Amino acid sequence: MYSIKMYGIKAEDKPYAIKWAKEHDVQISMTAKVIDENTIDDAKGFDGVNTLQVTKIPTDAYARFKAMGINQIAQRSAGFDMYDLAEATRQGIIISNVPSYSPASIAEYALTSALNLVRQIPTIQNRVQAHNFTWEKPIRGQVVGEMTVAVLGTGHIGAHVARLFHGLGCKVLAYDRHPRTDLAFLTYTDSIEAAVKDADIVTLHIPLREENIHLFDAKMFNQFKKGAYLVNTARGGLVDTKALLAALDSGQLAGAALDVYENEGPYVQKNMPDQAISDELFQKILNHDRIIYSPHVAFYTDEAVANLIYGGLNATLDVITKGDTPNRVNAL
Ligand SMILES: NC(=O)c1ccc[n+]([C@@H]2O[C@H](COP(=O)([O-])OP(=O)(O)OC[C@H]3O[C@@H](n4cnc5c(N)ncnc54)[C@H](O)[C@@H]3O)[C@@H](O)[C@H]2O)c1
Repeated sequence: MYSIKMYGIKAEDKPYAIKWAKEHDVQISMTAKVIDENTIDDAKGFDGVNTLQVTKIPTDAYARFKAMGINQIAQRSAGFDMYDLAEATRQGIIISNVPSYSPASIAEYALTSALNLVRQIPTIQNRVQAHNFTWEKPIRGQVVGEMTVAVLGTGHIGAHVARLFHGLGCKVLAYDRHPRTDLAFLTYTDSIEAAVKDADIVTLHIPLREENIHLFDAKMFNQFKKGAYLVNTARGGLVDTKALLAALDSGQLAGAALDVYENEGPYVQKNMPDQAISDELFQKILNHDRIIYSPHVAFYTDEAVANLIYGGLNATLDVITKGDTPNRVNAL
């Protein structure tokens, strides 16, 4: 029977891992610890390893795993920037990720965010909590299905978002460097500017790269249709937060739903009720009555948690039994 060491396991992961292990007749050992200098040797005697971690894999981990007869590390997330891929290749270690674990989770969250913005749900909730049941402005909404939506990036997530808005009846504009041909209802524009100028809702689904940091800056927000809504479930760094706040305050934008923030690192997944927020920009986001903020949870569903576990385990077993995995991210 093959055996797999699973690092970075939370309590919520365990039932899925146990189910997979039974179905595949594989022995698993789970630990909350991630791969570091002190835990590498815990994998001795196992046939493969996987982990979910944001901390760097120690440089000597590749050689040390290889010496134990382990020739892969499967990362149970899409991002794999914590690996030294060149060193892994040199040592003959296959690194894999789980590239698309639940596009529907993020897509449905983006749609939910847009509906919440347009129908003023946070304001309505706040009033109801204060026993204010009036209908005064600004709680009158608009019909989203009659709006034009710009979907920027039509990969796994963006394509699903486009289908959802199309289902509501929206006109869907799109921009992508590599337009797809399977969604006939999409109207591709030649530039991001051309898409945002006619859109009531702009939703971001492109990855963050060096060249598009702060792509959405003051100049870009001025190209938006006046009174548009922005939904960002992609990466915080795509948006110049200062410029966004200014665009909201001037009325150029009507509202924004942000699941990601450019300096979210110190806050996401932390419970800090008694601590002041030292980041002034972040405090402004939290205080703003036309921003809905959430701490990078768009992906976070039962299905995504399960698929990350299954994806990591499948990749590990593929390398053990077949010598490679379709999710390999480094050269052999
Ligand atoms: N909030 C969350 O919980 C969460 C979870 C997963 C992913 N994400 C984000 O969603 C993004 C999209 O994920 P995906 O799985 O759809 O990725 P994907 O690779 O399937 O799609 C990305 C698309 O963007 C296009 N693209 C890349 N750069 C572009 C540019 N500068 N201009 C125009 N188009 C460009 C690509 O051609 C591709 O079609 C990820 O990069 C990640 O940042 C967020």
